[in-house]
Amino acid sequence: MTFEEMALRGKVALVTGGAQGIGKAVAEALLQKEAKVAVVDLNQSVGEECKKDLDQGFGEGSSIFIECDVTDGEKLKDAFKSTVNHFGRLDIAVNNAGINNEKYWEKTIDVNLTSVVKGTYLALEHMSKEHGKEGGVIVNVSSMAAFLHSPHQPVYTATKYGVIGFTRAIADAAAMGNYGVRINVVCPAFVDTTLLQSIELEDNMGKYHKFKDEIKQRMDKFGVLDPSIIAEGIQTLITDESLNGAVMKITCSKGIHFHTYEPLSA
Ligand SMILES: NC(=O)C1=CN([C@@H]2O[C@H](COP(=O)(O)OP(=O)(O)OC[C@H]3O[C@@H](n4cnc5c(N)ncnc54)[C@H](O)[C@@H]3O)[C@@H](O)[C@H]2O)C=CC1
Ligand SMILES: CC/C=C\C[C@H](O)/C=C/C=C\C=C\C=C\C(=O)[C@@H](O)C/C=C\CCC(=O)O
Repeated sequence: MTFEEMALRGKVALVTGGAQGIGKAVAEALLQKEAKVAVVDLNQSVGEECKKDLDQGFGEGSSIFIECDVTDGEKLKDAFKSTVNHFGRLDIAVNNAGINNEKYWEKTIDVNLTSVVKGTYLALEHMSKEHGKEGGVIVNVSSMAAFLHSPHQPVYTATKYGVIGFTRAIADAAAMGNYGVRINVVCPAFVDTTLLQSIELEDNMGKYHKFKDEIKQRMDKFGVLDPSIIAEGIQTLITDESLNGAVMKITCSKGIHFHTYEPLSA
């Protein structure tokens, strides 16, 4: 049995946006290592299909699907409670749910940033030693848009910058406060999921829709990743106990690697 299999066997994870794309790949990777997974997602039909797939692949008792809009604070709180009530504990939270919408950009901030903060704080309530719990790991999902900003996605870019800043800061707070919880962030480049198709839609891109060919040129230039490599990176962020406040980048050119920051000058 590998270290990762030992580290994950019997652990309970909650994955937001877990019904498809990167989130579903994360759920499958964790289930492969005999963890238990709560898939939290807005999309009921896709979520129920996902649950059928996971049942077929990993057995009916290994996962649950919870229909939940992460921007609804009470629903998200209930999703965490239902997970703990069902599986008896929570060890891992992956705040993955995200959208790309520059037309209704307030929604993008709500899903991509505000809900990541909410999900982090809710996870801490169920995992942190400050709440009498046993510890755990949180992974928040940012993007390479935070390193190569997209003129066609200004608000999306802002949310992904914000996820990195929040995660690095709360990770330091967790260490200083001896929460027993490690908190890391992953920044994928382009990944072959439904999200990428949003560039074709004026309803998503708004006034930036005219730039869609430029985005496609970037995808051609930088390549498009398979969701499975993002799941591999997130699994590392979960199991490597030396990682807290880590900023993982995943690109076609360099694969899984980490961003390093200049040490704070006096
Ligand atoms: N696809 C890409 O190129 C990249 C994606 N990302 C990030 O990865 C994360 C996952 O995105 P993908 O898997 O690519 O997209 P996706 O669109 O395939 O999956 C996102 C999932 O999140 C769910 N979701 C959306 N809004 C929600 C809400 N309010 N409440 C609950 N669930 C909600 C959707 O129903 C969907 O199942 C996002 O945070 C995205 O910004 C980061 C870098 C690259
Ligand atoms: C419509 C698509 C919406 C979201 C997809 C995703 O979140 C957005 C990604 C935006 C930019 C991706 C940039 C990818 C860059 C690379 O792959 C690198 O190899 C090269 C570029 C810069 C490296 C800079 C650095 O590493 O600091």
